[in-house]
Amino acid sequence: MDANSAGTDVSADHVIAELLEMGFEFDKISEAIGVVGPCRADVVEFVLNGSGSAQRKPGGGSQRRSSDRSARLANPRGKFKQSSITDHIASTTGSKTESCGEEPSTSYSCLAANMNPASTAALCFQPKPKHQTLVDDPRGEFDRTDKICAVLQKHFGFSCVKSFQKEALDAWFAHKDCLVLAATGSGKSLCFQIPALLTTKVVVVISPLISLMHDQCLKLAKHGISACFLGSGQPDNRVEGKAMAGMYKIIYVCPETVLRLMEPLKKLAEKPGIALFAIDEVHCVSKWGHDFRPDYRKLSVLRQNFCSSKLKFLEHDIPLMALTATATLPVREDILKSLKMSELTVVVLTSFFRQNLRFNVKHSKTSASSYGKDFQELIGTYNASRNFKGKSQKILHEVEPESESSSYESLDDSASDDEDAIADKTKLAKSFVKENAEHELDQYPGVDDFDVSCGEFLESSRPESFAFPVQSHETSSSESLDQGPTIVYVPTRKGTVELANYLCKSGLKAAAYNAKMPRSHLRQVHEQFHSNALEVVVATIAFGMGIDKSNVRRIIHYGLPQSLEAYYQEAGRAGRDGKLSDCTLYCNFMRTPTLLPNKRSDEQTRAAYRMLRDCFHYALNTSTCRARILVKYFGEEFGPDGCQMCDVCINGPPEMHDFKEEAVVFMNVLQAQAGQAIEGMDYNSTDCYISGRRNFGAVPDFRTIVSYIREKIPRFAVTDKIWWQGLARILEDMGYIQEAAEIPRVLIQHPELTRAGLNFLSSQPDKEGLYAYPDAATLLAISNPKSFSSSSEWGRGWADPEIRRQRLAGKTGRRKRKRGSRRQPAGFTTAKERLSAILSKSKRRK
Ligand SMILES: Nc1ncnc2c1ncn2[C@@H]1O[C@H](COP(=O)(O)OP(=O)(O)OP(=O)(O)O)[C@@H](O)[C@H]1O
Ligand SMILES: [Mg+2]
Repeated sequence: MDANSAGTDVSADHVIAELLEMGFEFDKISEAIGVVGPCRADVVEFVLNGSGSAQRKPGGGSQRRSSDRSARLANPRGKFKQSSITDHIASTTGSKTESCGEEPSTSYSCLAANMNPASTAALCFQPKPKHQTLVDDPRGEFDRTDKICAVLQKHFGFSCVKSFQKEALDAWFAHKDCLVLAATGSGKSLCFQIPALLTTKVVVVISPLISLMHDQCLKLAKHGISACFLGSGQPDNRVEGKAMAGMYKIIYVCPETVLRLMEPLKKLAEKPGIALFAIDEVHCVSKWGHDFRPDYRKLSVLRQNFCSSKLKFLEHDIPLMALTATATLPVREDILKSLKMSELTVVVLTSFFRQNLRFNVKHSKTSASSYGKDFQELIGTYNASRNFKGKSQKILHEVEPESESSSYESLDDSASDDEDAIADKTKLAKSFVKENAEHELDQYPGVDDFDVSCGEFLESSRPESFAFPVQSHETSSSESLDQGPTIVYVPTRKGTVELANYLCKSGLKAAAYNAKMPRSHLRQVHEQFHSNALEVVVATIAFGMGIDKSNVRRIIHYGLPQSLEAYYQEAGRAGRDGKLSDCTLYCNFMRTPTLLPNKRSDEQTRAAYRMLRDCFHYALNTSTCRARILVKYFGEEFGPDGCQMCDVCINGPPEMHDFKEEAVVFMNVLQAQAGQAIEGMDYNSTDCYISGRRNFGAVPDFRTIVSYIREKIPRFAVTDKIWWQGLARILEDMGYIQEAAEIPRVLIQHPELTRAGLNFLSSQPDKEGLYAYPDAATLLAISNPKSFSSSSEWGRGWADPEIRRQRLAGKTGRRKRKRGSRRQPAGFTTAKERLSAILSKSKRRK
């Protein structure tokens, strides 16, 4: 027993902090100290029985006042009750067996504020009034529920584990491998942290990012759990040796380091023992996932090496626990297979649905020219709270965006640097922009890319002396923001700087974050984001996985992410406190997304296009609840009512449209091209608008087909290509057409009819219509028709002498076109004129 538990006086602060950690209420502790003085045993006695052995000591009251702050810091929740303090004293002092003696006077209860409503039901345990201890062998005679409950309460202040956490722990108790699939922010970390507290063995956690490991180690330290992380980001070279000697309860490592440390880990497995290998963010294993990390696949060595057949001193295989919030069915299969997880692996699956997230999609050009329109509301939200009077925040980077289209250059420029400094910075900025133009995207993260505190950040040629904004505003950094912070994800590094500059100039406390920025800056952004000093972080995907900040109110994607997995993972950083939060995606419906990761095989290209395509379809969707699409993507069925919060649920679907006429024409052209016969039908007798067969090349090309239709059928000349793409999506969804190319892209490139399509064509005269909801791009094309815009169409009219004459006459005019003025095909002053020329040409041909 330590001096404290023996009843020796210590400072009131210490006693308060300790008892708060045990779960006592702050008011009761304070009251007790006021009566019996700062002696833990007496305070405990007083709180439990309303009396104490010690007499009231003078000065207790003042000590109580001075200790308020530290006590709250030690346990900000400070409200928990527990049934039997003796259990906790036992565990705190390391005593093997202690009897709690009496029935508890209070019971554990679920703490609603700490529960994520999206997760599955919580299990609340009533602790049993019996002999209880935290012994080294958790599979021993004592009730495991009580042990879990006790460590949970003691270290984390929670009184219940969620049901999925219990399932994962049960699998571990049974020495089984386990795959945990649970929503972002649901509490997966506890599944592998609790085992470390139930044994003297060590838990080894494999994690993809140093920043993530670092965050978790810091948190664990706050909860009184010793942890470290290993790898190139670890500045202290003694830590590895200490970790391999079993001096930390939890060791975080990146996969690369695990592979290097195989032999020391085997020694660790012998003494003091490894309780569990946890593989966090395990979707990184899969090539089909959105964050593929090749080294994750090599982690199969864990299952192969740490089993009782290989290591004779092991009684059981060391269990693997793999965890992720974003794994589709194929990814799950890939995980089990690639990691060679046991056939008896327990799969713990919870709902992916986050009921406090409100999903929205908006059409935008997503360029600097649309910042004003798109961020007006956000700027208003933050500025309203502090009567913003047009004062801009200090810009974090005086990096002028290269883009000519930047619409905010005219805004107040608060730079006060002297000319030389500005020239230097401009030079740097240019090289920065150039550099980033080459590596525009932040690629799938590497372990060292996002280190925010310990080095190994990607080489950066730029100095770390950029000014950092935020402190100049009236609001102090410690003031909590009612609105809660916002993360804006943009696809390019350049975009992070541009948009953050714009927001700063508009008065917001914003910062850019991308993998090429100086380490010190990134560290500051992390710190200020976590301390609520920043309102908005504008980031690439580098602002990463596992960010556990409870009050993020808005996640804005300004541009399409690369997959729905990535989107859901990133959107999942909002509302971890369970409060309503917005997840808004701005997407340019008129532009086909093309951004793909750099280095990739054909197989990966195919997968990347598929993911991008799913994402684009999500954005274009106008008729299905967004939450439904998202959870369905992860294989989960959703109730019939939808979330009742997303833009689709709120606005309802658009009117259905009859696409039959155009669909029949489109499919007829495909059929004519492919020479596909409809059973029992003479092709020439069908009511076909297109006569004769045109040779489009070996595989029909979508663009050529559409141009051909528009050329042949005058009334379709005004139907925009975007509209036809919408029709193709509908026909593809209905299974009437499919992509013929080996690597399907986001938009259909080489459509071909399917059997169902052929059947539809043969039976279409009897069909009343082909009704479907137009998607968002189709609706835009309808409301804003554009005729003949492609270069091929321009070339197509060239054979016509009249058109040729007009175009040649207009050639000089075209050359004289002012920069920035709208491009018009030469020879026609208006689109209408152009269209009528084309239509008359088409008539003459007939
Ligand atoms: N049983 C519990 N009761 C109350 N709160 C809990 C419980 N378990 C975990 N939490 C809280 O939930 C929050 C999210 O936990 P955690 O970071 O482990 O989520 P996660 O599932 O790993 O999310 P991500 O997928 O984003 O990594 C934490 O703040 C944690 O304290
Ligand atoms: Mg996590």
